[in-house]
Amino acid sequence: MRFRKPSAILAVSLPMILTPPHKDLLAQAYIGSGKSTCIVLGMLCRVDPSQKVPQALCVCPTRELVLQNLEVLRQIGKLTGITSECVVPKDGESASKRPIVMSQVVFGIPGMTNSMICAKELDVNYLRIFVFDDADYMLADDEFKIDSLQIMKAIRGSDNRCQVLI
Ligand SMILES: Nc1ncnc2c1ncn2[C@@H]1O[C@H](COP(=O)(O)OP(=O)(O)OP(=O)(O)O)[C@@H](O)[C@H]1O
Repeated sequence: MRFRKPSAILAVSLPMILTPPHKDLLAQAYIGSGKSTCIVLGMLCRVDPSQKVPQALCVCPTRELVLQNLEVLRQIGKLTGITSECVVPKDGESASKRPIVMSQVVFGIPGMTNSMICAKELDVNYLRIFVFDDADYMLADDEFKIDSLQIMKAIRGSDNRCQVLI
């Protein structure tokens, strides 16, 4: 991918994301400044490859952004063996018909992600890192906001400590 040096957002945020005790982080940067790269590297680094359960979840406002982030993760992480998938609605499919998510990194839109958590098809109990991509956009939309807050509640109610990036 010809990355020679980290972008400003990556140089500042990645050490904060990866350094114990893995505090929550709120970061803001311009379009094209390397936010997706930072999110993806943060998630890949926090996953334990030996644990075959969802450990990193990223919620994005649009299907396009979900697919774009998934593609970046697959490019950067292709030699890691870390598994990934997206949860976006497909034609004629309901959340309750989907198989249980087993991938280690998961990307989704708020509605489908929340439905899958409620249907116990996406287990949040082993999540180490949760990312709200474009959170300002999601929290400005009533429907996205309700789903996003329910996802957050489920994660906060789980057994383990999960780092949150906004
Ligand atoms: N350190 C880097 N060196 C070179 N290219 C980089 C670096 N970081 C990111 N890029 C490239 O810059 C482009 C934008 O990066 P990225 O998608 O991570 O930014 P973004 O802030 O998430 O953008 P957007 O807001 O449009 O989603 C991509 O093509 C990416 O491969």
